[in-house]
Amino acid sequence: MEKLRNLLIVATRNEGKAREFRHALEPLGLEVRSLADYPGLPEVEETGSTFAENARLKSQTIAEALGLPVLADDSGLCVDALEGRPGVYSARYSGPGATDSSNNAKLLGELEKLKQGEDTDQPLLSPARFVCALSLYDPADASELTAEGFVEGWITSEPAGGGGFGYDPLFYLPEYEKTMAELTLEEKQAVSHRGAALRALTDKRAGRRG
Ligand SMILES: O=c1[nH]c(=O)c2ncn([C@@H]3O[C@H](COP(=O)(O)OP(=O)(O)OP(=O)(O)O)[C@@H](O)[C@H]3O)c2[nH]1
Ligand SMILES: [Mg+2]
Repeated sequence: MEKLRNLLIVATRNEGKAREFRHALEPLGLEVRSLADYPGLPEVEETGSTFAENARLKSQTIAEALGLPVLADDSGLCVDALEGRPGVYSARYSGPGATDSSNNAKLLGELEKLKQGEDTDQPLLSPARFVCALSLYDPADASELTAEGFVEGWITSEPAGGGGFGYDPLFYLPEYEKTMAELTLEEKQAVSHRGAALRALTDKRAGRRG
């Protein structure tokens, strides 16, 4: 029983997210498992129009399949010059079979199209924000705990850094003078949308327990 109490299942197939959840939650005594540890579970279609809806679709579907509480993360990048795109489509921005590198290439291509004709070497192309919605669903009483976090930055035409995942090499943080991919896991957790959402969720959970 003790083992089950300390287990947290995160409904993600994204190894970059799983690594960040492990880094944040293992020091709190939680053993984090991802969908890589549960092969054969249903593929969840992300049909929601908001991050929060998609997070709930993932947490509830997997929690009901396993009969255990499950945490899910739906997140993405919203770029001002692209009117908030790719948003909830961040993982599949460059179409079927999208990879981090094809998504990054598409993002830079779209932003460079907008800049055509402008005579500037300015690498910072547009303000942008990362958003993360978390949903912790408990099938025992059909309850959901939610939290959101975000971080503001700029899309740069000069990718840098080998850490993180996704769009991190293109996401420039002026206060650090670095991209998100140049931060350590520790630093990313302190500044990121996922770190902020996790802190908000942990606070809410502590409040609910009284
Ligand atoms: O540079 C990044 N640093 C981040 O910290 C980050 N967080 C989210 N993203 C992007 O947004 C998509 C999420 O889509 P998403 O929430 O559907 O996740 P996913 O499909 O990758 O895995 P899953 O959790 O659904 O299984 C991801 O694939 C990435 O492209 C990030 N990019
Ligand atoms: Mg997804």
